[in-house]
Amino acid sequence: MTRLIQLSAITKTLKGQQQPRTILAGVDLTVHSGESVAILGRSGSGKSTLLSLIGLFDRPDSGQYLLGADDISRIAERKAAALRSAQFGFVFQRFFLLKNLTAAQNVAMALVNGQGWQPRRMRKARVMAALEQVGIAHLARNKPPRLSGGEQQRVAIARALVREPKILLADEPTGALDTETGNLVIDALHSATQRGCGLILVTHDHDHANRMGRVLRLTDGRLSPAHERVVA
Ligand SMILES: Nc1ncnc2c1ncn2[C@@H]1O[C@H](COP(=O)(O)OP(=O)(O)OP(=O)(O)O)[C@@H](O)[C@H]1O
Repeated sequence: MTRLIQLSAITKTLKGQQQPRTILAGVDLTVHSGESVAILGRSGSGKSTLLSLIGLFDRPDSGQYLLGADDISRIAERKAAALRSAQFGFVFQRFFLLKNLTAAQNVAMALVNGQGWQPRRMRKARVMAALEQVGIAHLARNKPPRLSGGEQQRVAIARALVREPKILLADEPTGALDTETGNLVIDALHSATQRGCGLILVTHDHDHANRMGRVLRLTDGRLSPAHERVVA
């Protein structure tokens, strides 16, 4: 298995309203290709802060972050932006779809920015493959108002997958969905790992967490194996 990322002793302190607050106090995390990891933790424990560091929206105060063999702990924003679009896919609780574009056009938007020129036919094939992968190729021509919440989230996942990222970061992607619909979304995320993508899922849903290969809990700024894992 190829090691995709390795975080060692990562710390982050944020400016609080009254005083600075250490959110991450020595996080260690390694994710390999094809692996799925769930991160649980109470509200405010720092899960989104951790994802934003992994996704290079922010940098740690100390510690080491390796992407493949490269130390990107203190990478400049310009290079970070290039890596973000080339190596990472992002899925959030809100779908952020453009409602006047079809599902296929929404997915194609991810290929317009920063992917270099590609013949239209090739772009279309990639878009359809991504929609197929998440089980909604038949809805390609539908606009978001005609799609259910779960279908819209799967369009958002297809948009994240169409660039073939190495790592998929999902922050509460089922937070706005019922359990059954949420399960379809988790299936769609899982399909990425079968193609070698690493998946990090932040969730409050223990059933969804238990479908990941590993379940970790963020407590007091550190990650440790979650104890509530239900072994089938
Ligand atoms: N930009 C910021 N500046 C200062 N404090 C922040 C900032 N962003 C988040 N925080 C605080 O850092 C703490 C961790 O926030 P974070 O969003 O990472 O938690 P979380 O575990 O993702 O929470 P939730 O499950 O509610 O989404 C919270 O106390 C939050 O209020």
